Amino acid sequence: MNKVELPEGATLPVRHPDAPAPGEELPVHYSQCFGCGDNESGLHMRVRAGEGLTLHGRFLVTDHHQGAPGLAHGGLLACAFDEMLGMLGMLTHIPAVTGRLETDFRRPVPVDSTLHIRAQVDGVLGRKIYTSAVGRLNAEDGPVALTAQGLFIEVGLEHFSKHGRGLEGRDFEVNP
Ligand SMILES: CCCCC/C=C\C/C=C\C/C=C\C/C=C\CCCC(=O)SCCNC(=O)CCNC(=O)[C@H](O)C(C)(C)COP(=O)(O)OP(=O)(O)OC[C@H]1O[C@@H](n2cnc3c(N)ncnc32)[C@H](O)[C@@H]1OP(=O)(O)O
Repeated sequence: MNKVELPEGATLPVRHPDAPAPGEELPVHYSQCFGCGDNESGLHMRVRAGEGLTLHGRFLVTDHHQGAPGLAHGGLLACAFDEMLGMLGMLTHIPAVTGRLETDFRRPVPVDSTLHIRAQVDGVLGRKIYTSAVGRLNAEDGPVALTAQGLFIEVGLEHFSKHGRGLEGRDFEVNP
């Protein structure tokens, strides 16, 4: 369903010893994050660590998330995948940003459904981190609604201070 093509030489990164244990809920990496933070208009995603280099997340699709009447907006669903794939950095402790995100929409996602997303790191080659995810409707083993692949590029922490508002005064020790 979500066959990942990896370049020759890619290897699996190590799970960081301080990564959240399997089953543990991940902290909000930034309180204003649109994906996981308290941001009023955000997705309020809840994410827990899985085995190895996997994460399990979910969010409730509400009236605020519509594109067509009664259906989730595709770009918003892609955002949820970006969030999940980005949060994989909490397992590896490699600071990285999205370089490329490819999303396949396989089923409509109605308002009031809960989207369950399983994300994983597939491999690393140099600064490139290959990731993928699958989103299912209303249960962890529900029908597949979306699949995605993301290429994340490792950056130094100065990326965030140079281009953003820096990391000062932030609830980020594990989170850039
Ligand atoms: C105390 C310890 C703390 C450790 C913490 C660790 C981890 C943190 C954990 C958790 C994080 C938590 C949450 C994050 C969650 C969600 C947020 C969602 C993620 C985002 O929302 S994030 C925002 C959107 N994102 C951007 O805002 C990026 C804008 N962009 C750039 O900032 C530059 O574009 C950059 C930096 C990407 C690259 O720039 P650059 O100059 O550094 O490097 P360069 O261009 O040379 O690329 C190097 C190699 O990547 C290849 N490459 C690059 N881009 C590619 C593409 N699109 N397709 C195919 N290949 C690509 C090149 O081809 C080359 O490959 P090669 O080496 O083989 O030539």
